[in-house]
Amino acid sequence: MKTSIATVSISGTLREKLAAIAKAGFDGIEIFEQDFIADEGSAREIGAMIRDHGLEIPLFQPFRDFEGLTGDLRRRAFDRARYKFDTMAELGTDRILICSTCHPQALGGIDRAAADFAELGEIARPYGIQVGYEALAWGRHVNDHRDAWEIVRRADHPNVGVILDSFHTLARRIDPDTIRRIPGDRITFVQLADAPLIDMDLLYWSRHFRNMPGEGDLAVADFMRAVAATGYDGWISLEIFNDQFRGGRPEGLARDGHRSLVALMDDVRRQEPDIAATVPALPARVATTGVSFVEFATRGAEADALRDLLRAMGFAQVARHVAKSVTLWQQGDIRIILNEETTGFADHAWTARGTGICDVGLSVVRASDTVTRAQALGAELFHQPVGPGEFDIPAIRSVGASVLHFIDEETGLSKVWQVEFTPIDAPEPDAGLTRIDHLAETMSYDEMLSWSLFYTTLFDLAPSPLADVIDPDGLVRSQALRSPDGALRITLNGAETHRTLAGAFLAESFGGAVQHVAFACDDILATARAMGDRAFAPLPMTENYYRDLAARFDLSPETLAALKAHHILYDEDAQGRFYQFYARPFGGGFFFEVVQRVDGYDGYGGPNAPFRIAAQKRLTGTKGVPTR
Ligand SMILES: O=C(O)c1ccc(O)c(O)c1
Ligand SMILES: [Mg+2]
Repeated sequence: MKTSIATVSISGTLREKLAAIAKAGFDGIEIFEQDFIADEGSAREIGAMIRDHGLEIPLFQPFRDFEGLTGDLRRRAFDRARYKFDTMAELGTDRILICSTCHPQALGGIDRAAADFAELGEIARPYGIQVGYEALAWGRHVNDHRDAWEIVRRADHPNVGVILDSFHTLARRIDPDTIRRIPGDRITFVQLADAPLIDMDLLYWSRHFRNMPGEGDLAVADFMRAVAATGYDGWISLEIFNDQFRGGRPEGLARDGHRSLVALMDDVRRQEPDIAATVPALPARVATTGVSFVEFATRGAEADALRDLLRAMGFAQVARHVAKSVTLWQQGDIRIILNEETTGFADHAWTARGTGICDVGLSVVRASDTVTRAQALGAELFHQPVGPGEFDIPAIRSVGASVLHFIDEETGLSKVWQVEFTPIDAPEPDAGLTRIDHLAETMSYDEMLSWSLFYTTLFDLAPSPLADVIDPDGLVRSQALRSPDGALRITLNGAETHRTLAGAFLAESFGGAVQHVAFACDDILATARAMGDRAFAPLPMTENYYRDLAARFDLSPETLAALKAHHILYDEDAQGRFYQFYARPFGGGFFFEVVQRVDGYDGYGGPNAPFRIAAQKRLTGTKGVPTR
């Protein structure tokens, strides 16, 4: 398998794109005509520059409005083709994509098109060029890969094949299994793109909303399985037209693109074990059994405030690190580490962003497999010097400048708490918090697809559809990622402006981070009471909220009164019921939440989010960030 990416897929000048594409690990690029025309170099110089980056040019594209013309128009189309073939020889590429015609004067007819391609194949032959025919979803006469293949079949020329593009097939809801009828050696090239399911004009959808495989809703894996089943073992290339990506960072986009291809081909290999394509074997998507710990970088008065809050929520400081200024707080299965070191990663994190979560530990079956898969997906390993007797726990750099550690039982990493920590306070009766229900991360909306791809390619996490959260000052998009058993849940919140609560946090946290942690409990009233006894101050909700609850749901007056007394929010759906309350935000806008799920409720209290946000803003000022 060789991987490539169309130059249109990422931002920047041609030179910037090349550097980013090469660094991400691609083998080649599809060169888009516009990029080539816009560059000041000659075709020969550009070709040399691309090869200097260690990249091949498997495709030149697009050549438009070729087939079905007559008279002068037809003659000119062939002249244009000869000119392109000459240019391609200088660039050093031997494959061209011809997309199905949209020309108003083009005539239909499969045999007419086949005759045009047979003639073009003869012209291409002495150049050693392969011509590939792609059905655009909006082509005038040909808009289905089955028709494109029939034309190629009838053209019956060794220099003419068919090009398959997942967007054109899947956007028209054509069954990808129809590809299995095409002989693999007649497929010239394969382009991949995903897209969110939106009901809109096909051309507009394609030119503005494509995204990386796995970032959208199309069945790209089924498409690629069908392609691989034909015996095709040629190039696999990303062709992504996306407005957001045009303004993104070339390096991040190229890395995400490569990551999406590696994960996709791994899925294909697992589902179609007999394919000809050579796909590197990697460990499967990692099954997580939950959050082992969250680590705060903190210092001084902020650390004192955080300790007070943790105590009020029923946590006890159970152990101290043998060598570092690091303490372990625990309640139920929840571990919170406060790192007050003045050197190393936590120190950097604190200096840059103040008190916040700089590191998350996930419980996995085998930490080494997790790291192997992460590296294959282009993640960077994270290392810090370890002291004598300390564990070297495998870790990678995660999204938002944070770190992910992997803890397993199998290689004994979960013993770290006994080995590296000395017990201190005997735990007191707690407040009934049992485990971390979810981590909520905030990032810029532009980064949201990238974060989601990071998690869903590495871990066995399924994304929910995007939901809108209405902040009084703008929109926040929210997506939940959930492991099959719900043991790990991460919600991603993409902020579009800095005036939303999430956006203000983003401005403070430089690039996004965990903004809140939700703890689970089994009896929220008992937990609220136990915290009340410890002088915990919940986020106050309004009288209006509880009047509305009474109207919306069939709750007894006693239940309503209890919810109101403890500022507990409520939601229910067809599956079950949901209770939640919040602590007041601190530091740069970070907060804790407490939830109770009853009878299979699987959401996050989405309908309550606007009221929670309004309450937080009332408390802390319009910016949503309390002053330090
Ligand atoms: O949007 C287009 O015109 C266009 C051009 C070339 C392609 O390969 C394609 O998939 C779309
Ligand atoms: Mg295409």
